[in-house]
Amino acid sequence: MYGSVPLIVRLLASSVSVANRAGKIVRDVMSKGELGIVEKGKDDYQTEADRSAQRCIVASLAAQYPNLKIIGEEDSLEDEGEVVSDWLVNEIDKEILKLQCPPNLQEVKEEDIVVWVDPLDGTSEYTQGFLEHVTVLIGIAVNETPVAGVIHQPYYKNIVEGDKKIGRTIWGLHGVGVGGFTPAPPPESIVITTTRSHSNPVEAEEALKVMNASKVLRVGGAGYKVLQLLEGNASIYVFASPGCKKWDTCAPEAILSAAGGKLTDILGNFYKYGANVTKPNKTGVLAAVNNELHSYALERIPEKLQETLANK
Ligand SMILES: Nc1ncnc2c1ncn2[C@@H]1O[C@H](COP(=O)(O)O)[C@@H](O)[C@H]1OP(=O)(O)O
Ligand SMILES: [Mg+2]
Ligand SMILES: [Mg+2]
Ligand SMILES: [Mg+2]
Repeated sequence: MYGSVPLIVRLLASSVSVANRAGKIVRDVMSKGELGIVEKGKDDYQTEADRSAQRCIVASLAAQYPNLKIIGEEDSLEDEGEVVSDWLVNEIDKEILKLQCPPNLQEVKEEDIVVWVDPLDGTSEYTQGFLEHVTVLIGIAVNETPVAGVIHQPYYKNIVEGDKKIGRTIWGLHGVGVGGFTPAPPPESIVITTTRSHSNPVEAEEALKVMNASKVLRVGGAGYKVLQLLEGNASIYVFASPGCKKWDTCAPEAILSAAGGKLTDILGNFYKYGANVTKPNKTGVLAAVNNELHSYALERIPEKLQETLANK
């Protein structure tokens, strides 16, 4: 079915449906109240929601697209076999299927794609009750570049046709644009968004000071921070330290760039998202909704800080 629709569009449409299901899993685990927190490392936690949402996403996509390379944050789960049948999603979002695939992506094959999955971005915030910061991220990279992606917000409250609804799904596709929300222009004065739970070392705080910002918005998750840019609440996303990984930035970068923005490291270089790259984004994150704001930020980052991160 839908075989005539180019693969990249089908995969994005499946990712939207799968992310919605994963978001419900995230809510269900929280309402049951048994988070099953495991400490993976310093300031690095995993909950039952991270584990179950990962299983749902990976199993659902692998069943439909068997030759796809899928890399998930929680890949090292020991009991990978345990997937509840109710988690296997084969629905496909009909609205996304209608998108006109840009010519340069029409011939993309499963072998050219790496899907980067962050089943729950903002785990610290999830465990601390900052639920609106939590997102589910599915990023689609073709030949190392993020070209499509989904950011799902399980706790976003909206009213659709008079009814209260929970959750929304933002998508982006290069050459087509973005959807699932209303983009807004950046704020009049510079507003920075940065981490709230992974403390910036002193030299990284320096990167915030030099931006001359009127406000610093400290929120959790890479997905939620990029949404702050897209919705006009912040101008620049600065994280001048290691800690983020490819699954944190792939979907946000795809959507931001589909909207005309830019996400790079602190040196201004793009990350690569091929199957064999190292997972950590060791040289930080610098992102903005347009090239002008990105250049404004990049020019101000102290060279010494760039050197420190590059040599880590
Ligand atoms: N030191 C770190 N250790 C583990 N994950 C990190 C670290 N720093 C950032 N991250 C990941 O990047 C996301 C964005 O970081 P921050 O909110 O600090 O700006 C975090 O939600 C977390 O993703 P996750 O919650 O999926 O583990
Ligand atoms: Mg994590
Ligand atoms: Mg994450
Ligand atoms: Mg995560």
